[in-house]
Amino acid sequence: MIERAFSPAKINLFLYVTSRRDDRYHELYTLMTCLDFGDRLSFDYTCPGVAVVCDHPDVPEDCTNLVHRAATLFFDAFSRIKPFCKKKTGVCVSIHKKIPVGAGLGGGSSNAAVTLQVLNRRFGSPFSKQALMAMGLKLGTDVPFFIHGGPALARGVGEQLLICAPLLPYHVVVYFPGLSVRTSLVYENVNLALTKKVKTNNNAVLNAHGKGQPLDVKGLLHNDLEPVACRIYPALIRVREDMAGFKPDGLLMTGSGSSYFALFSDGLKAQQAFKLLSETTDEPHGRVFMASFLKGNDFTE
Ligand SMILES: C[C@](O)(CO)[C@H](O)COP(=O)(O)OP(=O)(O)OC[C@H]1O[C@@H](n2ccc(N)nc2=O)[C@H](O)[C@@H]1O
Ligand SMILES: Nc1ncnc2c1ncn2[C@@H]1O[C@H](COP(=O)(O)OP(=O)(O)OP(=O)(O)O)[C@@H](O)[C@H]1O
Repeated sequence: MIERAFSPAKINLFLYVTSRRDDRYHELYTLMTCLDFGDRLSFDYTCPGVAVVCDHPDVPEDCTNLVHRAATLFFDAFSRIKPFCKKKTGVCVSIHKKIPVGAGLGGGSSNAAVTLQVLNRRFGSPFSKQALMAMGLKLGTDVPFFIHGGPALARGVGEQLLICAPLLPYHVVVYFPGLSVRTSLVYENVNLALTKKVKTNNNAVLNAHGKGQPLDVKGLLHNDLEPVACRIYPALIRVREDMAGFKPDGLLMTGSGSSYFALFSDGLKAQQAFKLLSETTDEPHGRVFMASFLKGNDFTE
């Protein structure tokens, strides 16, 4: 039997770096949402052991793949709490990659989170959502978010999650300039003296939540990692300039880059931007796509 699941991309609508910890990880205050654009995973339980296949050349298929690591972590934990269970613990996961790799869109983390959730359900839900999120954190700091579901506010390194008011919808145009960014390099180069304060955005989020109103993120877009990534990868400056030409309602780099997203309240303007960007991208690996904000975290198909 083959089970299929959708594995969405995420964007960071704002991201403030608030401090550097002793282990050199950074504490954040970030608002994230999933998009209705993503990868497709299929789970084949007839395989012995864990195996992964992926149709993207830059994604490893060995035990370093985040899906492989997620499945192994799950089965190890499962066999510890159910040592006498007779159910066969093997799976082959096929990944149909649509989310660009190293793009700030959380592709690998999303795949890992969906794998943990699908396996948990398949094996009788032995782990709570909290336990799965803790397991996910061992794989990457964005994994708990994908298990929690969005939109959500994340603090700490990304593990303290709070549900946020629903977001005012926008048409989202995402542009991946064909450049993979090394997340650790971007974080290492953050100058904490230059990162912005979080108060204004926090008030806006709490206000919307308190009034039960949808949150308009247009005026809140901010990413402390954007100037850092632009210094290391100057080609990103041109990406912002090109997208700004479409006069979107908002424009930002997501995560540690390299993708940018533009928000449009006008669907026609979004379509035009999408069409022109698709026609003019001369970078062979560049990608443009249109999406909407997604709610919730049940991605089983
Ligand atoms: C940029 C974001 O996507 C924003 O949501 C995340 O903070 C990063 O998520 P990610 O790519 O899954 O990154 P991880 O695999 O967790 O970490 C990669 C590397 O980035 C750095 N890192 C990551 C997260 C964090 N809060 N502080 C860090 O300093 C660490 O050097 C870490 O070794
Ligand atoms: N299942 C997977 N999907 C994508 N990349 C994976 C996967 N497993 C391992 N990787 C590796 O992880 C690295 C980062 O890929 P990913 O696409 O998740 O980055 P990202 O979108 O920049 O992440 P983030 O937004 O969380 O910073 C790549 O080098 C890739 O080879």
